[in-house]
Amino acid sequence: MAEDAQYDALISWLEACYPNEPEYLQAVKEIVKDVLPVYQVHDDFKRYDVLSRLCVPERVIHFNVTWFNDEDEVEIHQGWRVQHSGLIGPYKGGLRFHPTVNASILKFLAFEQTFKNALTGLPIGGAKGGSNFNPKGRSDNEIMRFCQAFMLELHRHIGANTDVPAGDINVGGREIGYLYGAYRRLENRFEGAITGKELEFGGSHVRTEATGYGLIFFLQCVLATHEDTMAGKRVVISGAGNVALHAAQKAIQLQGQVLTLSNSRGCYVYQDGITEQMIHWAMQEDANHENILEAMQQEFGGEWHPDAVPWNTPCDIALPCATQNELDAEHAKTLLKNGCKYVLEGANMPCTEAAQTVFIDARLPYVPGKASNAGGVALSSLEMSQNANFRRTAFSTLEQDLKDIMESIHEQCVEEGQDDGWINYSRGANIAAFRRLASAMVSQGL
Ligand SMILES: NC(=O)C1=CN([C@@H]2O[C@H](COP(=O)(O)OP(=O)(O)OC[C@H]3O[C@@H](n4cnc5c(N)ncnc54)[C@H](OP(=O)(O)O)[C@@H]3O)[C@@H](O)[C@H]2O)C=CC1
Ligand SMILES: O=C(O)CCC(=O)C(=O)O
Repeated sequence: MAEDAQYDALISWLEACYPNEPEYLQAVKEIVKDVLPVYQVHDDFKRYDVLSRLCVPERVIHFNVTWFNDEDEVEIHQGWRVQHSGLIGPYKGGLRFHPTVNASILKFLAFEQTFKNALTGLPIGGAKGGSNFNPKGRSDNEIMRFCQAFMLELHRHIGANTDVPAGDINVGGREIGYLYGAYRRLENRFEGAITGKELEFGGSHVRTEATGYGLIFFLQCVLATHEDTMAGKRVVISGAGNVALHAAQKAIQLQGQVLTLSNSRGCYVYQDGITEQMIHWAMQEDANHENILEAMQQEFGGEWHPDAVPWNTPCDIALPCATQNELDAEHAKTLLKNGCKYVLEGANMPCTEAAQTVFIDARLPYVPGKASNAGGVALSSLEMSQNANFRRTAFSTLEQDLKDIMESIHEQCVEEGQDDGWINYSRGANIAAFRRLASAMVSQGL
């Protein structure tokens, strides 16, 4: 009862402050409901009001990005950096360039990132940023000029020990290169102020692969806990970007049968099981095709379904790896009806609140992104360490580090998520991260 009243008071306060930020409120509600019982029994947490304070970002930076397009016209976009929490390390999290980007989406991402980063056990705070700029269909010169204009504003707020951005949707190696080049010239310093860089200028082995590979390493832990294996499992994956393709690659290497990929235009289904060679082809060819999945269908056969999603394809394992709220309650019910046994999020908050409820009510092993996709940011943190020491670590060492970190996150979820013989991974992840953040907040005073 006390918990209900506290929940209502906190959420009403946030709804009144931020009435137009549904994604942010969704992410906050999901965590608050799980951590309230822990908060309630710690007098020091209550005295320092750690829960309310952890819900709101420390700082939201909002700026205009103005630049010339190829037609010599001025374009104006919005740019943001949400520095949610610097409690346990420099602010850390990706940059997203997508027309849907707004304050609500970046605030939810920065909030989730704070909890995710705490789970890694590494010294990184939480942040996220980006712009409503749509890079699709732009020339290379336009992308470069946009990145330079974006960094002209952002550079004063970031730095190797302050805030370290990285990539996210539509921000890959090319964009990171342009952003880093602009940062270096504006600051006259070569330092690890951005991660996801190319190997030649301070990047790390395994960073490109880390989110997708880490997801599959986490999946291996979940399977082992349920006395199960990857061999022959039918896997459906959404997305066809960095996370989806690397998850598919590792799943195939471990004898999984990957049946789908998707993008904002539809779903590609290949019932015989997508091969590693097909994934390699998609990675190489992506920049040369307007729609890489339609091109894949033309190259290798299979089916292309415009406007479709992967969740109607019968499977054992579902890995949503595209974007937030892409899998709703109806999709969740269809997955269950068709025999899906495991759901692990590669994207950030891809399952709606109602879809999560369907999985949790069915006591399915359902793993939230903040646990299962933490491999990317973990490798970014290892890139920061390498930059700080002007050293480079070998691929094999870093891949083993990634496995160890994912295993450690899995253990934390299992320890905190016990629920009458079932593991509530979501609650486990939320509580484990909350304990770390709340203790740091108390220790650092008001
Ligand atoms: N990159 C990383 O290291 C990490 C990424 N993540 C999360 O993983 C997810 C994917 O990121 P990433 O792979 O890096 O991004 P990419 O830009 O490489 O790929 C994104 C993929 O998702 C698809 N997509 C984007 N928006 C939608 C939509 N509204 N509906 C359907 N499909 C969509 C894109 O299709 P299209 O090309 O048609 O737009 C594309 O195939 C995001 O949620 C991101 O926050 C989480 C942890 C780390
Ligand atoms: O590597 C990073 O710093 C950020 C990765 C990211 O954006 C995420 O985990 O969602």
